[in-house]
Amino acid sequence: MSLSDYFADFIAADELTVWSDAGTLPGVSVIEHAPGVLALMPKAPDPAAGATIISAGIHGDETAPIELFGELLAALDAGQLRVGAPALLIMGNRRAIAAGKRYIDTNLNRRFQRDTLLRDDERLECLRARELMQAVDRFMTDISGPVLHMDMHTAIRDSRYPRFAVEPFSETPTPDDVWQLLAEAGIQAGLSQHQHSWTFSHYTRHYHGAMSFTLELGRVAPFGSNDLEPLSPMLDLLRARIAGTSLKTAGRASLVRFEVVDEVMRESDDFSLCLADDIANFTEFAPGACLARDGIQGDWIVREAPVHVVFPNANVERGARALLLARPVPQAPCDSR
Ligand SMILES: O=C(O)CCC(=O)N[C@@H](CCC(=O)O)C(=O)O
Ligand SMILES: [Zn+2]
Repeated sequence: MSLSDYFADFIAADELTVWSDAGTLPGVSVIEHAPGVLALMPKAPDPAAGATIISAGIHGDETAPIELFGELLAALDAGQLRVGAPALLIMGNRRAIAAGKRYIDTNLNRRFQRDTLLRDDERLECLRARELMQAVDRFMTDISGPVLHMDMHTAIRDSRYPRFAVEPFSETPTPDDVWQLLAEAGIQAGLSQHQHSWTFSHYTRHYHGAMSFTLELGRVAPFGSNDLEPLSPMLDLLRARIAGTSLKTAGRASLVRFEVVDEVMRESDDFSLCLADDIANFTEFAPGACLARDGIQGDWIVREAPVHVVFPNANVERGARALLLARPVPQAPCDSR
């Protein structure tokens, strides 16, 4: 079975009982760590090449990353891409992908907390998060050296920076050369989280010390409507990581750095944003501007200094994040043109 067929069947199947064959590649051990999670372990890896975790479809309606993932599978199947370093390929939420929805029961990208492995929440995304955490844990026991995790998403709204990376909260900052690598892959901004957030990228960073990012690669669109051209440098990076080679670029790209300074949670059913529906991510708001109204917390007003809003979304579950507030990082290392 080809890798492309394996993942296509994984998304489309009614029941997940049919796989004994997780695909084959010459010179590579293909290990199924969970349904829809394949480790590609080269039999003769380049010792200098780092391992990579590539995930897509954590949100089912974010299709451009799933199409990029498909490009990788097609290149691997056709023998156009050689596996030179360990790679873990993860297709996130198959039920949500098949339904064309962000999630079915609850937001999968808020469920990556190791404590929940011990709980018996049977909601579909809770089960899947447990499966994915255990699959990652198994992959990490087989490898050594630094790991890069790219969890690929697309944003609900337009963005002043259409392609940006969210850096999960960590005591250990991302090295400059990793930001530079992302910039070379077409990422235009980096947004550093200010606290733990239980996303997938946070899981691999927090528990495994990986260099992990949620990558926002444009805007949500149906399958077939994505313009993959601006993502071609990102595809080059994904291919280079799997091949265990360096990304060939001019080395002159840069990105703008922001840090999260606060977040607005939706605490009540009586919650609304004061922002227009077409406000783009990273739009700046001056002191005095109203950002949100919540029946329990009251009005959210910008205080002393302007803030940039990211991921505004009033339609989140109660107790979930509805908006991030960010400010530019002064003298960002990758912004030294
Ligand atoms: O556009 C939006 O409002 C959401 C897009 C998205 O799914 N973003 C991720 C970011 C995760 C992170 O903070 O690292 C999410 O909300 O899960
Ligand atoms: Zn997403």
